[in-house]
Amino acid sequence: MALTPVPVALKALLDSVPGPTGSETLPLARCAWRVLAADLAALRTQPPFANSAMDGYAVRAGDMAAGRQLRVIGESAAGRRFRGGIGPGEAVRIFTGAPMPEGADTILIQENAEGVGGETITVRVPAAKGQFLRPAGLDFSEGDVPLAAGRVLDSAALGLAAAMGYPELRVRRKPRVAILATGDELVTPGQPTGPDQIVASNSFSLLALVEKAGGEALDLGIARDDHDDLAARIAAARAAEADVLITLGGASVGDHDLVQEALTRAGMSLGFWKIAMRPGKPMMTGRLGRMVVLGLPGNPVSSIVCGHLFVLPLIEALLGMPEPDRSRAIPAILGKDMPANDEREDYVRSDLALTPAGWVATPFDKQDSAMLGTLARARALTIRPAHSEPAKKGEACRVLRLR
Ligand SMILES: Nc1nc2c(c(=O)[nH]1)N[C@H]1C(S)=C(S)[C@@H](COP(=O)(O)OP(=O)(O)OC[C@H]3O[C@@H](n4cnc5c(N)ncnc54)[C@H](O)[C@@H]3O)O[C@H]1N2
Ligand code: MOO
Repeated sequence: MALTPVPVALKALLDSVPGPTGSETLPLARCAWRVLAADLAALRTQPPFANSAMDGYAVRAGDMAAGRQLRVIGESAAGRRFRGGIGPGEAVRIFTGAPMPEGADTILIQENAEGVGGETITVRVPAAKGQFLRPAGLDFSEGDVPLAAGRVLDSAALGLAAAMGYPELRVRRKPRVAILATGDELVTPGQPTGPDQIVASNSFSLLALVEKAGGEALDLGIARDDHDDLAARIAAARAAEADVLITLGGASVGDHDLVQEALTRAGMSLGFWKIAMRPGKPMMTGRLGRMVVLGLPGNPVSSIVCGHLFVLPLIEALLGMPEPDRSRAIPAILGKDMPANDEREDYVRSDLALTPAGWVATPFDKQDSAMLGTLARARALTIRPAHSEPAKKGEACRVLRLR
C-alpha cells in the first residue's frame, strides 16, 4: 500500500473535523490563552478624549517661538481635567494621560521650557503643532473590531478586550482529547516493572502537547493488547464525549497490534493508515461518530513527532483558529551534510542555533525513534522532503522549532 504524503493526510484530517467546539462565557481573568468564539467590537472609544502623551505644558502652536513667555493658568492631571480653555500667551501645566484643555493644540515637554513649576514659563525649544497630542480614538473607536473570532487571548489581546470594556468573554470550549496508551509491556510511572516491562511515557508527552495547544487532556490509562479491554476504553472515550481520541501504540503490523481492528469493530471509518514520514509511518486517522481518531505509533519519538505535525493543528482547527497559524516551519540552513532521502519525509532531531547567517540546524547522529533523550535535547526537527538529493552543509532547509 502506497504511503500517504504528510500534507494529504493532514488536510484530510482537518477536513474531517465536524466544526469548532461549542463556546462558554468566562470572566476576563479566566480567559488568558483561550480562543475567542466571536468577533469583538469595541464598546467604547480609546482614548475617550484628546490627551497628552508627555509631562509638560498644553499650549497653542501659534505661541511656539523660542524665548516667548507664557502665563500658566492651571493644571490638567490624569483623572482631573482643567476646567476652562486657554487663550493666546497662556499655557496649562499638564501630565501624561491628562485631558487637553480647550484651545490647546500642542504639548511643550517640560525639558523644553524654562521656569517649570512657576507662574510663567519661557519656551526654550518650540514644539511643532500637534506634538505629543493623542487625539480621541487614536487606539480604537466604538464599533471597531480589532479582535476576530479564533484569536488566542494572549497578553495584548486580553488587555485590549479589557480596554474595550468587556468584563467577560465568549470563548471556545477546550477540545476534549482522550489519550489511550496500549500495550501489555506498559506500566504506569512509579509502579513496579516486571521483567519484560517498561514505563509508559507517551501519554504524558501527548498531554503536554494537548494542553499547550489549548485542549483538555483526558487520560484513559493503559489498555492491554486485548480486544475487550480496548473496546471498553474506546467506549469510555465516547461516553466522555471526547472530540478526539488519540491511541498510542499497536498501530503497526505485528500480531499484537490490535488497535485498528478494535476501532473498526467499534464503528470507526478509516481515513488514512501509513504516512510517508519518518518517524511516524504507522500513523492512522479515522472518524468514530463525531470523534476524530488519531492512532499514533508507540515509539516515543514517533508519537511526539506525529503530535507536533497532526495533534497541534487538529486542536487549532477544533478551536476555530485561522488557517495561516497552522504552518510552523521556518527557514534555516544545514549545519552538516545530509544523505539522499527515500519516499518518507524525514523529521530529523537537530540542534538549532541563531547565527548572523540565520538559524543553523545541525542534525544529531543517532535518530532512533525510541530515543526520547535525543528528542528532549533537540531544539528543532529538520525537515527532509521525500526523495531529497544529498545536501551540503550551508544549504537551505526548513525546520520546526520545538522549544
Ligand atoms: N515489520 C514491521 N515492523 C514495524 C514496522 C513496519 O513497517 N514493519 N514499523 C515500525 C515503525 S516505523 C514503528 S514507529 C513501530 C510502531 O509500532 P506500533 O505503533 O505498533 O508500536 P508498539 O509496537 O506498540 O510499540 C513500539 C515501541 O514503543 C513502545 N511504547 C509503546 N507505547 C508506549 C508508551 N505509551 N510509552 C512508552 N513507550 C511505548 C513499545 O514498548 C515498543 O518498544 O513499529 C515498527 N515495526
Ligand atoms: O516510523 Mo517509526 O515511527 O520510524 O519509528
